[in-house]
Amino acid sequence: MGRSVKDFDLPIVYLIVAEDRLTEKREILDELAVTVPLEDYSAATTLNEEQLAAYDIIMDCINFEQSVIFFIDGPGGTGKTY
Ligand SMILES: Nc1ncnc2c1ncn2[C@@H]1O[C@H](COP(=O)(O)OP(=O)(O)OP(=O)(O)O)[C@@H](O)[C@H]1O
Repeated sequence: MGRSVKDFDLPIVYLIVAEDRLTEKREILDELAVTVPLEDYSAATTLNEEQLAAYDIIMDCINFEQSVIFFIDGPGGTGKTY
């Protein structure tokens, strides 16, 4: 009892957060801070039929702010990660 976090030799973390985002979880803030490579924005145009079907469903949920968990299953090398 009575010890401060400053008593430990921890790195100082500075995080500038917009006021309307103060209540968001750190994991969400970390994801929002990721810089998306330009080519990733056009990657949707290269998806095959099955990937596009999954992509459209996922993007609809994102755009309509629905909380959904997706489980994508398939044999190795069939393009799940792509
Ligand atoms: N639509 C696509 N256009 C071009 N290349 C693709 C496409 N989909 C997948 N690929 C390529 O096919 C290969 C396998 O894809 P990916 O790694 O996404 O498969 P995976 O199902 O995630 O594999 P694993 O289950 O083994 O991790 C990768 O080299 C990927 O770049």
